[in-house]
Amino acid sequence: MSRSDDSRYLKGGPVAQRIIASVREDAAIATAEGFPPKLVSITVGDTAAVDVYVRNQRAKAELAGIGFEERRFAADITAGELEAAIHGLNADPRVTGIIIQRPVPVHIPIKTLQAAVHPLKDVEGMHPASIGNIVYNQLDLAPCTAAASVELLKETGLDLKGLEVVVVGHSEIVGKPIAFLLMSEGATVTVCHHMTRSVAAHARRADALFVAVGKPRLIKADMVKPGAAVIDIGINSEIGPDGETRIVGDVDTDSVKEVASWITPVPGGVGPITVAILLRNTMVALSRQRALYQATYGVADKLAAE
Ligand SMILES: NC(=O)C1=CN([C@@H]2O[C@H](COP(=O)(O)OP(=O)(O)OC[C@H]3O[C@@H](n4cnc5c(N)ncnc54)[C@H](OP(=O)(O)O)[C@@H]3O)[C@@H](O)[C@H]2O)C=CC1
Ligand SMILES: Nc1nc(=O)c2c([nH]1)NC[C@@H]1CN(c3ccc(C(=O)N[C@@H](CCC(=O)O)C(=O)O)cc3)C=[N+]21
Repeated sequence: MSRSDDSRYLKGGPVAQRIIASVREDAAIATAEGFPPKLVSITVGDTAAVDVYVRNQRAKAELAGIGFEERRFAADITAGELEAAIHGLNADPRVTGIIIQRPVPVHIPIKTLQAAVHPLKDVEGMHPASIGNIVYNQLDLAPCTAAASVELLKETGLDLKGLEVVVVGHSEIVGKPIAFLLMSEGATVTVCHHMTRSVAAHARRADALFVAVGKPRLIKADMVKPGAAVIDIGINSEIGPDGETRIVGDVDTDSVKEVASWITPVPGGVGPITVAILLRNTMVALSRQRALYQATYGVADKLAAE
């Protein structure tokens, strides 16, 4: 890719705007019908690692007409107290979505918290039941970052059927769900992690390379097949040469962009779409809650009317 060829940057902004515009329409209709969407964000302890994400969530939720409330808990809260707080939100009909921001302090088992969120309010798609749906090819509510990354790959127009895809990183929240989503789309997926003998050898075979590790410049130009699509999911803070803090991904963008046909910038790539998908998921969750409400009370309403 020549330096001037900006068209090969897979930018997240326009995709995110498209998604948010559609969410805004859905949210306006639902609100008019008496079901206003409302997202509650839970942060525990030090919030520095999620501040950017939460700030963007609030801003975009406001833009989309979705209520947004932040609940911050002290670092020394017990897992039991947090679970009780989550159960309270589960029981509150005004709350239609719950997101637990990561990381949480080490004494709190994140999986227990994730499982405490009612599956119908699990807008992150991280409850075991939600993850299970992905394995069963029910893809309308998937973990946000994974869905965002796949959405960006689709922007290339590449046919995902039979595409050789390599995913570097296999966390439950990013790498694993990406692999499942891509398998559902018909791609041939290889997943690498810290025990993989040669990440480079796998990465070089990929038509599409997804990187979600958390290590700046892990992926260099000699690890990328010429013409490949590179989706950089990493969001890492580092101090730049000017002494200022900046956000960089996991890919050495300057060198890789000379080899790849498409590359996602950081910032401005996967991040903005992640936020948009969270809001889209909030609407999917709300319609599921409405469907249950209808199934439970609709019959009684009809009988009462007769
Ligand atoms: N853009 C967005 O919206 C989001 C971005 N992120 C960013 O994505 C990155 C990854 O996040 P997350 O998945 O939560 O991180 P985790 O730390 O949970 O997972 C990192 C993964 O990378 C693997 N890994 C570590 N070192 C290597 C290596 N040298 N070679 C190959 N694989 C390696 C680990 O393998 P193992 O488990 O075997 O050690 C693990 O599977 C971070 O930079 C994070 O900030 C995260 C969420 C959203
Ligand atoms: N339960 C949970 N789910 C997550 O998905 C999750 C999390 N916890 N904890 C933190 C990480 C990080 N993350 C980001 C998502 C979007 C941007 C984002 O919007 N970035 C923009 C803006 C950057 C900026 O303003 O500087 C961009 O990349 O262009 C950033 C970071 C989600 N994460």
